[in-house]
Amino acid sequence: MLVTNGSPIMSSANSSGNPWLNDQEHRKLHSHILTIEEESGVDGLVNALKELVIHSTQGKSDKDGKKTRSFLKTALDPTYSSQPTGVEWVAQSLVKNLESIFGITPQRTRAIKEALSLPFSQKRVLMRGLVERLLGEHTLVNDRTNTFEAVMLILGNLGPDQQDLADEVTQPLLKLYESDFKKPFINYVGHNFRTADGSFNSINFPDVGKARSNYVRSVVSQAPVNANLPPPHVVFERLLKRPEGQFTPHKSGINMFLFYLAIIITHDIFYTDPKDPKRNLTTSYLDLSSLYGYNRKDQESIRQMKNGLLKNDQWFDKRLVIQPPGVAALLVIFSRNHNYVAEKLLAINENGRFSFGPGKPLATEQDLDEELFQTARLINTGCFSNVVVHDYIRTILGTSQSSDFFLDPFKMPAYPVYGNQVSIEFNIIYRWHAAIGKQDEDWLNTVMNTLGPSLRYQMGHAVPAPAEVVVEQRQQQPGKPGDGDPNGTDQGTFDALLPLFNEHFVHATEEELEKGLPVAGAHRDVKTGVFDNADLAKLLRRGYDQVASDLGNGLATPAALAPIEIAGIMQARNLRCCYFNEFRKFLKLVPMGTFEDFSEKVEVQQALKELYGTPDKVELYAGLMVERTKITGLRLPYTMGRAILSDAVNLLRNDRINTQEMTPQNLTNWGHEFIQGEADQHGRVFPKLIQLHLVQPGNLPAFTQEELNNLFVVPSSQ
Ligand code: HEM
Ligand SMILES: [Ca+2]
Repeated sequence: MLVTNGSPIMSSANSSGNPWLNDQEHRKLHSHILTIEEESGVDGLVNALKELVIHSTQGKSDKDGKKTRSFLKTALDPTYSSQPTGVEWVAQSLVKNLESIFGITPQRTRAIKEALSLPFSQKRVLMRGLVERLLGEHTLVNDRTNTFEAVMLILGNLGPDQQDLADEVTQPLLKLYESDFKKPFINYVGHNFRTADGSFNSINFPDVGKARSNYVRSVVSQAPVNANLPPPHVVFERLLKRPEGQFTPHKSGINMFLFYLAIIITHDIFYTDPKDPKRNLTTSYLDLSSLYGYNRKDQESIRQMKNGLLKNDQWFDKRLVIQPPGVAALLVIFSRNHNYVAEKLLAINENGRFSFGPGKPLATEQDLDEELFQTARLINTGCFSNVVVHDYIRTILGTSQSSDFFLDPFKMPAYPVYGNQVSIEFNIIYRWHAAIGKQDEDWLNTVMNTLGPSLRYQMGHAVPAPAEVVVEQRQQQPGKPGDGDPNGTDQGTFDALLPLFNEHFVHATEEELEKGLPVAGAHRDVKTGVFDNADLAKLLRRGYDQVASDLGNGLATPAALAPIEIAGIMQARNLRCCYFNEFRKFLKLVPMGTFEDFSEKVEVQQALKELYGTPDKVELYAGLMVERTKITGLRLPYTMGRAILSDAVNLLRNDRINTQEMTPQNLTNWGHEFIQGEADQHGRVFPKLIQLHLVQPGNLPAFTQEELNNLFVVPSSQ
């Protein structure tokens, strides 16, 4: 409906984002035109036009710019074009000032002269065309005003001596039409779902971000080699190790629950191949890959292969079994969410799209399973990304989970041409072992002491020097593109550990183990394989109630992690990572000039001096861990805190599936609405997931509403 109250441009749908004005606003703006004319005459209008040009070209929109734009929008309205006010002034001003507005070229000067010699009615139409084009960059064009056609008519009737004017008006149009379609093309029909191994996220560069790819290098080291690097165990002892009996609680009261989520995120994007430290066995996208696995074979091992369902409370990655058990409990929420979503999709069966048989959209029951599985997976990863944006990043920044402000990586339209692949630097930046809370440190000590050498072997696997790395040539059997390694991910070392782990920490029966991976402190129903909800809630509460450690300044990493940290230091050296100051310069941060700049702990400053001699020789790994911390939010060491945000934003925005495929058509209306989160929770979906999937005895919620509002801060600090 384009005509309301005799005003053809207007629409009353302004509140829904339609940039055109409603009738009342329109009248207000018309009087605004008159005011501008009255107050500042032609000069005011010309200035307004100049502003418009500046705003259209620079994309700024301050208050004045908005006023100008609205005012010019009004100028486009033919309702007023019969009046000698407003439009007429604008027309004359625009044409007269083409020169100063658009800059001068000889052709343009001729064009302006030609324009000025046109009859006024034609000048006005041309003006409208120009204004529409300028506005069109930011607002929608109302094609029913027929401006375009009118301009074409005028141009068509111009004589050969007015060719400059015609060119001046039409050439930019060609550019406009051409740029309607962004190149390279990134969205091909039929690539709506994630592949099992993460490939084809970028169709043009299908291997980017695929499981089993090498890490990317962000910074090439150009500095002279430090030929006197200290032995890695000395680096750990002198700079990283938390002294026995010492614990500094996190100054913002951040709890371990936040770090359980961080561990799920790091396992999602980092899985260094124990046989080759250059290689990452997981996908570089935030796609819940520790839940779904890293290739088709992994994925099928945890699927029921019926109705899109996962095996109850199951996930793929066994690395999570030896983490604090709250981590697995958290991942189980997403496992449950997958099945909840798959069941919901089938029950709603929007437009019959999940029906199979003759004449139905799907041919067989297997097709139904696949379609439901992939759609549910898409929705589940959408929920995960909601949690990362609304709960996780907000905590990192220190903005409340219960506020409407959040750094939305999707606010600006993303155009992910290249996909994303994580870097070795990002891997190191994300080793937040210093944050481990007291209770989890105790747990870690017990696990290390009990599992002893076998675990130590697994954790601190010897990292071979680059020359020794044998690049494994797995046989690539023909499979579907995107299915990945046909042999599945080898987690044999964990299989070997599991019996001992179970015996000491879980005490699950054979029947329970047959149903799925063990979680210390939780038991599965032997018939259904479903964990006891109260057990899971208890494990999450252990994270919620447990304050994390301060993470900066060095000397904060639990001693039990020594073999893991030493392996990390060696990995960074062998992969030729840049020096710490080089990394800071890459991020446009001032390099550290003195050792006092690094850490506030005097003994760390002294140790740095003794181990490295000069700040420029400090290696990336050590430098990141010993730095002073930011003063709000997660209080990460400065460089880490800066880098983590670039990495997180890149991770989310360079994911085609996250940015282009999260549509109602792909997810169904219900699924699309689900991942938007709850309006009364400021768009968060996490509280709802906890409420839905962790119902406690007596139908009570696992966390109260108040707790849900601030999940990542220990209650005593709130
Ligand atoms: C009690 C808690 C934790 C335990 C027991 C633990 C254990 C481990 C182990 C065993 C490894 C070495 C894996 C291997 O060599 O294959 C590792 C690596 C790593 N950890 Fe932790 N971790 C804990 C907490 C965290 C936290 C809070 C973070 C950060 C959010 C984190 C980030 C990493 C990263 C990025 C790696 C390197 C992963 C790779 O390259 O494969 N960890 N951790
Ligand atoms: Ca992943």
